[in-house]
Amino acid sequence: MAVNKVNEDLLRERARYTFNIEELTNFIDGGEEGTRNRREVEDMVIHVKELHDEVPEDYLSHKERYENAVKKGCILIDLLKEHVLRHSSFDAYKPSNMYRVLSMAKEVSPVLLHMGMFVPTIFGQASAEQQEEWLHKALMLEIIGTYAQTELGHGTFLRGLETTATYDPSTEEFVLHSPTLTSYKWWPGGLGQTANHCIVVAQLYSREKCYGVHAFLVQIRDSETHMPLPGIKVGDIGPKLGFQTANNGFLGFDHFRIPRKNMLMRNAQVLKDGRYVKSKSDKLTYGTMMLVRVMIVSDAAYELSRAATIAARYSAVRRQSMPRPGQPEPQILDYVTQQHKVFIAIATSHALRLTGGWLWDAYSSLTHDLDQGNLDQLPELHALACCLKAISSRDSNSLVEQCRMSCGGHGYMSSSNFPTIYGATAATVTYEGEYTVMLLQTARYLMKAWKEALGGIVLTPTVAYMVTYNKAKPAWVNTPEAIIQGFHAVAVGKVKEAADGIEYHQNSGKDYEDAWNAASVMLVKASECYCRAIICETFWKEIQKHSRSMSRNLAVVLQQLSELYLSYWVLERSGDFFQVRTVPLTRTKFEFVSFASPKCHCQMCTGFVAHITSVVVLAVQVSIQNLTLTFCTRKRNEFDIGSC
Ligand SMILES: CC/C=C\C/C=C\C/C=C\C/C=C\CCCCC(=O)SCCNC(=O)CCNC(=O)[C@H](O)C(C)(C)COP(=O)(O)OP(=O)(O)OC[C@H]1O[C@@H](n2cnc3c(N)ncnc32)[C@H](O)[C@@H]1OP(=O)(O)O
Ligand SMILES: Cc1cc2nc3c(=O)[nH]c(=O)nc-3n(C[C@H](O)[C@H](O)[C@H](O)COP(=O)(O)OP(=O)(O)OC[C@H]3O[C@@H](n4cnc5c(N)ncnc54)[C@H](O)[C@@H]3O)c2cc1C
Repeated sequence: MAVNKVNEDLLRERARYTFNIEELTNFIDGGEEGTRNRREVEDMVIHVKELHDEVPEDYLSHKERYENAVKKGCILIDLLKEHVLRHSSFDAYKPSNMYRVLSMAKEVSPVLLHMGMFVPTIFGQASAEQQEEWLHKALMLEIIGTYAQTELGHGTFLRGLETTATYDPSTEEFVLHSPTLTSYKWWPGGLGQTANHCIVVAQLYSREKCYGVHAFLVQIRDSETHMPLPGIKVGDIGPKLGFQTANNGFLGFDHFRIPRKNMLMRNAQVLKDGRYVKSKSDKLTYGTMMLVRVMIVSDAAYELSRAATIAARYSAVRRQSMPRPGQPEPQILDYVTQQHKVFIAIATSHALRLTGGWLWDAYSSLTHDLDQGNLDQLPELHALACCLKAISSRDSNSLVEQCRMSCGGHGYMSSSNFPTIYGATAATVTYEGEYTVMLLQTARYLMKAWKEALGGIVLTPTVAYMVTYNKAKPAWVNTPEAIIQGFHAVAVGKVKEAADGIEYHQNSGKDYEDAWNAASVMLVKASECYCRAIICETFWKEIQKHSRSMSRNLAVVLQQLSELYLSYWVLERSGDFFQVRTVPLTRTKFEFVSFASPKCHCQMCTGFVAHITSVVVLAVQVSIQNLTLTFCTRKRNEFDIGSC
């Protein structure tokens, strides 16, 4: 049988790298132990022949595809359990581990929601007694759950959910009911045929009063027969853009009774006589969503890294066209346009991975604070989780598509794996908080921060620069730090512009809600810019921090990737940077002038075009009034500057 020979172009490219691959691998895995863990699990998985498909999944029926996914899910979970039991250090709930193992089956697993939301909800919202009863069963998959919150009529607006849970003190039970068609749970993964339990988010009623949405653990199928229990209507919602084996389903209750003890009572409680005991914050019910949003940042990075690897390899082996007659067709990797498509995907996968790790650490610190009853960091972390989940998933999904397109027709084949990766990342832009809604949540936080900044109040770390923005003494030298300062200035400018927009509409007679809506496009933009500044700054600082303990050759390459990322986004947002205007050097004050405002007298740039070569060079010469600012990173390669 012909032995698979590695492509010579690929071998030559691999022989050219200037840094230690194992060192980079350890860096990506979070250290040598992370690489050892990952390889051990991969080695376990790669040799399981049942995980390799004889027939492409696309040629299977929906039923065969689902059964295939269940089989693979069971194999992977058994391997995960075996590894977790053997290596207590392998934390299944670190952003990388759980999802990595399940995604080795290529198609999304019907037990993804069990691992990704059902178990974490028990961790985060069940009382100690309830954890005692359910956690081990869930971890060992003796019960299989999902997270049933979204309804046919409401996904974003949680306070509008219609499913009710009414307490009956005479029997010490909650009666779950779906009063309307729109109240049917719709979307929960695994609900179609897989889960026999679920977390149900419902409006809690006791003594005729509604206390808002709370979480309940509900058995919906018989543990022996797996048939729906009486009073339960459940099934599959049908075909989707992707995620075909996630087994998303619907669920309706007809006056279905559960014991009082099935209300998750870590935060709020209902006593036997029906008295309601309030939680420290009713937003703690939303805790699982914050965890998953934090995880999505790292997993969006992971999916993008897969796509970038496929595109980079293909670009090395694909030869096409003949720019010079009689010469061999060049590798498409040598086309600058190809580099422009693929290199930003590589850089972004590193940027999002490092930002995801930073966010995970912030989340871990918050959960420790919450256990101590300290909720101070909750608002900022909610704002961070919202915008980073939105931007990371959107960037990942659009760059996955860009990687696909960079591979021409072969990128359109299912065998390229791009369709599966695209389907997974496209879902993350919507689920766990829809893109726009998440950015508007962050904007809510930014508007508060802006008001405090104007009052000179010291702000939380990620918005502290808003207070000092007009006292900044930017060292306008050619460094990435200057670009990061520029992103801060752009973010402050957009926040100010949105706040001014709300004020303008209120002054013109609108109430706050209408003024907010009228300014909402600017509010989304302000959140995007705030989030981009965080990713740029975190990526750069993480690289600087880790560079000190890595070999110089690797540090140089990672530094170049972070410079590429910074420069790419300055180019992408050059209009916003042009709006950043300075006043004479004496005050070095940033003042953001909106093009929309009549007073804008920012002079247009006198010369600016740079195209990205293998390692980016950016020269943005913006001459404003009597000061010329030059943003320029280190020159790495020839570049041409035109004038616009
Ligand atoms: C490619 C990767 C592949 C796989 C992914 C990998 C890993 C993930 C692993 C497992 C999961 C796998 C698949 C996931 C499947 C998806 C599952 C779901 O989609 S579950 C359903 C998700 N649904 C949502 O996210 C709903 C979104 N809506 C909301 O969160 C809320 O309705 C809202 C938009 C925040 C508004 O809520 P509300 O109206 O109550 O609040 P207000 O806007 O009025 O604000 C009030 C006040 O509360 C604060 N707040 C709101 N939410 C939170 C929170 N979560 N935490 C803390 N604080 C919160 C808000 O800031 C306001 O504060 P204030 O301004 O008043 O101080
Ligand atoms: C693949 C997949 C898996 C899922 N898995 C689960 C699951 O396991 N469990 C679960 O409970 N849910 C799940 N969901 C549901 C998901 O959480 C919701 O789809 C998501 O929260 C968006 O809600 P929606 O679908 O009602 O959209 P809507 O909220 O109706 O959004 C529709 C449009 O309205 C806009 N909009 C809504 N509100 C506002 C506002 N206040 N301001 C401005 N614009 C607004 C949105 O920006 C969007 O453009 C899943 C969804 C998908 C796609």
